[in-house]
Amino acid sequence: MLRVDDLSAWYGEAQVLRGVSLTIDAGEVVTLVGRNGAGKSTLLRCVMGLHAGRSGTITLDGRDVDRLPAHRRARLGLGWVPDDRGAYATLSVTENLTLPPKVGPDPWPLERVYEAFPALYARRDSAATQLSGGEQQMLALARVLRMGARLLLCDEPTEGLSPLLVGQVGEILRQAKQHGVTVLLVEQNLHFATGVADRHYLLAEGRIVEAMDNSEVRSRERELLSYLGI
Ligand SMILES: Nc1ncnc2c1ncn2[C@@H]1O[C@H](COP(=O)(O)OP(=O)(O)OP(=O)(O)O)[C@@H](O)[C@H]1O
Repeated sequence: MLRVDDLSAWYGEAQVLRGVSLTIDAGEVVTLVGRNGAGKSTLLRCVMGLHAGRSGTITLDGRDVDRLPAHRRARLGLGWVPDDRGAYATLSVTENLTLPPKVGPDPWPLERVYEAFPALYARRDSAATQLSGGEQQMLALARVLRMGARLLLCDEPTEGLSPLLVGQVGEILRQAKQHGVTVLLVEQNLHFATGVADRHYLLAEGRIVEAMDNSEVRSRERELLSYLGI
């Protein structure tokens, strides 16, 4: 579904990605792990079309999307889940879900969103500001699905959340996967990552240094945690 070939990226003179190549099949959940500054967020931004200084190719379902701006990539099914959660603060949950335009190829009906996220249904008339951190994260994901994304790009969706809420975000991602949604997420929490994802890429200094499955991450958890400085 998504293919990244020989991707390099720069901030001014500083090169932050160095020839990254990876593929993700439809319906897979894949994480990017790596130390701070390894280039994970930059990689995600390049895929969405939010980073200008780069070279290499990015294809979605065989179509070269390199030259397309982010809003055109959204039409093809890429969905950016903002890490600031990005909700309209004064609007209700239902308004936050129904106001954004349906741009992607597979917009979820409101009923399916509420079926998948009963916690949001329970808070449907509350203003977004009244939601807990976990509920806001849920709303951010639900909005992108409602807008029609088929491939979610999530930058540390569990950052700053309590263990209980981390569990809820995991449940959401599993729900999304069950509905055939593909996910690429940046994640430092290895325990969480192995609970939701199929595979993992380890990034170091702008390069993919390892591709691992869940059993490998689990068996090397100590080593990886110490490498990540966690
Ligand atoms: N707007 C920017 N301008 C200049 N340099 C940047 C900018 N954003 C990131 N960088 C640098 O690019 C490198 C990669 O950053 P990136 O955010 O992609 O890493 P990361 O792996 O996602 O780490 P983190 O978890 O800290 O966000 C880092 O050295 C960072 O300091």
